[in-house]
Amino acid sequence: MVLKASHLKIYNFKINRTKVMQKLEAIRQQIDKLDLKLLEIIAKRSTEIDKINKIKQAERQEAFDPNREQEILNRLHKHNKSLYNSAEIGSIYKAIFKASIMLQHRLREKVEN
Ligand SMILES: O=C(O)C(=O)C[C@]1(C(=O)O)C=C[C@@H](O)C=C1
Repeated sequence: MVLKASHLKIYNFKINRTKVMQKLEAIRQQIDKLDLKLLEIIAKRSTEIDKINKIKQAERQEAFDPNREQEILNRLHKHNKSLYNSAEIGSIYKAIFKASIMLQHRLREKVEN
């Protein structure tokens, strides 16, 4: 078989694709590791939420505290060095606050029942 320029082109294309896919896989492995670290931090945060919830429940305070949320967001925006902008960090944290409020409500139900 005669090796033509077009064959070489296809060969190079396949090699480059494989390299790109390997890079993608390596980056995804990094993300998987970071996700496990994040999950650990989220778990630690949830035990602090549990502690705060017990105090607030005893004090008959609501789970939702908008002033505290704003205070946290302001500090995070000030320190944010990531590629995510303030709005994007805000949306991540709003999801965390929402989950924290759901958690507090669920923990309160358990105590009441
Ligand atoms: O600091 C509190 O009072 C909390 O309940 C914790 C927390 C949070 O996740 O940081 C959760 C819900 C509130 O709206 C504000 C903050």
